[in-house]
Amino acid sequence: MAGSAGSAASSLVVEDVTLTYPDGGGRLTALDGVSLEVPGGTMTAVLGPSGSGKSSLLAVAATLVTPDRGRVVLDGVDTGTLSRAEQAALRRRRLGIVFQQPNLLASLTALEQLELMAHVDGRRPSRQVRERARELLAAVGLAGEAGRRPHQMSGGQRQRVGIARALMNAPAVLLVDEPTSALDHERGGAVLELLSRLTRERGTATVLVTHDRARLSVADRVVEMADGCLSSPCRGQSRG
Ligand SMILES: Nc1ncnc2c1ncn2[C@@H]1O[C@H](COP(=O)(O)OP(=O)(O)OP(=O)(O)O)[C@@H](O)[C@H]1O
Repeated sequence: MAGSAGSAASSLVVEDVTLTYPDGGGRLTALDGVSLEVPGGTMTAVLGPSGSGKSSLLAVAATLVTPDRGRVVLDGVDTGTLSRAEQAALRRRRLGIVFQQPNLLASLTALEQLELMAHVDGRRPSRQVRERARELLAAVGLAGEAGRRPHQMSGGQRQRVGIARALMNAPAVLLVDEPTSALDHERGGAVLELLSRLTRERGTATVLVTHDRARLSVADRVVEMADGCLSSPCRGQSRG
């Protein structure tokens, strides 16, 4: 059954995932038997040096990359049983992604950036869509900035628009990749506090990838990635 192995309480289950990339004549093992469970309403921080496999883990959890082995259960659905089109639909409806840079569209206001998510999901803009967009902008402290375009906002404000946008379709799982890398310490801290609050309020299973040990107190759990393994011994495979 999809989602056995403890997923009843966990919106995201990554189970014994191995991912390799072509590397010259051989294969490089980027993820080596990685398992992770994230219950709704909690945040797990994934810490690790450059090249340890953090982005690969996010890509697999987001169903953007298919692992060689293991499975990913998103909101109770075993994603390995879905077609690529079904995976894309699941991503649109149940997954939010916050990138290092929010990549906002230059010509759209903050409100329109959020409304666009409803277009992408094939739904017509409606009063409910606009109300939800306004409610989310208020939740991230940007009620007064709804009409601003990206160049009229600070880096921290743009990142908060990116967070609100990721929540637009009420995702069960929120994947966050180094959201503070372009922000100063104070603004970065505020963004992480905001993510922590929204995780609890919205019940998302949040995975936060970060290099920054200093601000891990926002997370409910911290796991460390090293050489493609997560806080537990590698199964002993060579990475080269
Ligand atoms: N598309 C790819 N093709 C081949 N090798 C890759 C590819 N993507 C990543 N790798 C390799 O896989 C390993 C894990 O990379 P990954 O990007 O997941 O690490 P990371 O911890 O996210 O690093 P960073 O913090 O620098 O973003 C690295 O050795 C990297 O060189």
